[in-house]
Amino acid sequence: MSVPVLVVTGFLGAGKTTFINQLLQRADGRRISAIVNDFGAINIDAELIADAADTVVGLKNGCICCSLQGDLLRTLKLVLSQPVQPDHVVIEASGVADPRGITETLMDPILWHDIRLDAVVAVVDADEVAANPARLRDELWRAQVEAADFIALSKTRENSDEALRAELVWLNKTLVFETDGDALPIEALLVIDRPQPVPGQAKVGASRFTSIEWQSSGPVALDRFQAAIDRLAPKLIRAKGIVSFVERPGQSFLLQLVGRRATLRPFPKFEPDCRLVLIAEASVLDAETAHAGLAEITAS
Ligand SMILES: Nc1nc2c(ncn2[C@@H]2O[C@H](COP(=O)(O)OP(=O)(O)OP(=O)(O)O)[C@@H](O)[C@H]2O)c(=O)[nH]1
Repeated sequence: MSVPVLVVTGFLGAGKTTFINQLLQRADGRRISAIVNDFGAINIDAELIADAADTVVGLKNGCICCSLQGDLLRTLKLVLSQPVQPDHVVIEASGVADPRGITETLMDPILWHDIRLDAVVAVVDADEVAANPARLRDELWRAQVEAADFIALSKTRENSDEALRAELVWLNKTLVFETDGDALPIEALLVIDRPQPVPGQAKVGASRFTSIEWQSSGPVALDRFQAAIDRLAPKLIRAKGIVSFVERPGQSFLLQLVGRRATLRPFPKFEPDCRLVLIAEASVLDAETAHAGLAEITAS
């Protein structure tokens, strides 16, 4: 029996990891393995996927829709060769991925008998689209939405945009549910049969984005950290990381920044060292400027 695979796609910071955690919490005894791709060199998402997953494998420093396609195949083989096979595999694409690159990889002959693609879900950030309506015309955003069988609308409590809903209807994406409110239609997500994708379609490249990693050994000063992030934030699409502050010994914090919104929440595990991933359009922020800004956090 082939193992069904669910691909979760969506723009940077849309809420893919949050959605997968909701799915895992409702797994009802199903064994679900998760493969999580972070575009940056530091894989934070794999850590944020709840312990509820049967196995979590992180693939970092590249995108599984293009440069890491071979790694995805090898990881799938590994996941499927466990003594007890999973009932489902969930793949979290990176926010810069064109899901067509992933669905094509899943059709590779070396996996034909082992897996089958069951559904692609696109998580769409209603709040971000309301704040930035140009997103509706973004070619990557559209590639992700168009490749999806289901749309999960996130952050609808903050903002629910009629133009977005109209666009989704126009794109014929009717099975829409809201991660903020609706109960997750887990049965529909995990058992659907879908037509297999057509190989060879042109894909949107991830080279449009740049990912900047920053690490420091030991806690940093809160005011410097905030000042550096405030300065860089207008140029960022996404930032996330685990940080600790000299002012708060023994406590780590999870930074989440998506568009205009940033949150800093206590992280359940203490990690004295800090690590951060920033993602921006390559035309808006270069690595040198970003590193110079981040260096101010630890400058003496
Ligand atoms: N209010 C609200 N916040 C959400 C929702 N979904 C996600 N978030 C928040 O949005 C931020 C990003 O969520 P993630 O789940 O990490 O997004 P992601 O798509 O996995 O991010 P990348 O992998 O970096 O592209 C976090 O601060 C989440 O808590 C939602 O439905 N409502």
